[in-house]
Amino acid sequence: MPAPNLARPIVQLKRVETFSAAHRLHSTELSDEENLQIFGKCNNPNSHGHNYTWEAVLKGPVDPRTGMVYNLADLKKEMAVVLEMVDHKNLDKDVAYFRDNNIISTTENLAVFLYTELKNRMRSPELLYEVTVRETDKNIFTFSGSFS
Ligand SMILES: Nc1nc2c(c(=O)[nH]1)N=C([C@H](O)[C@H](O)COP(=O)(O)OP(=O)(O)OP(=O)(O)O)CN2
Ligand SMILES: [Zn+2]
Repeated sequence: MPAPNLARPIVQLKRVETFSAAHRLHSTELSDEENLQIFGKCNNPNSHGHNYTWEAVLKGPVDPRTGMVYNLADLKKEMAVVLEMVDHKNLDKDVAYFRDNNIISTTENLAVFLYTELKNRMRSPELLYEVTVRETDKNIFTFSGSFS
């Protein structure tokens, strides 16, 4: 017998991963003095590291056939591919997105990178709602796919 045609509840789900990476905040468009003035200790030429937390939030209707918005087993595999790109890496030297495009490895830009790379790998990319990256317990950044 077919399922009754009920309205589908919209639910958010979140998966949390952690990774470690090194980086240096430095702009090739600024002088050494300007870099030091803007980025301070984070401009240390020998880099520094963080234990990052990465949260991916999906939002969508619960599929009555599966009872799920999105299968976490799929999300886990998709996030793992992206994690491989950053975990135990130097973001400025090992990650082509930052290295080849001279993108400063702020956590704002890291959140954009993780959002884009995950979305590109998702079975239903339209369900990705937002990505949050915690650089430290106090510094937290969220990207929802908006551009000015
Ligand atoms: N807008 C941004 N500002 C800063 C970023 C960033 O990504 N976006 N990043 C940094 C540095 O990476 C730095 O490592 C931050 O670490 P730290 O100052 O140690 O972190 P806390 O604020 O948590 O440290 P406390 O001194 O304990 O408050 C800087 N700015
Ligand atoms: Zn840092």
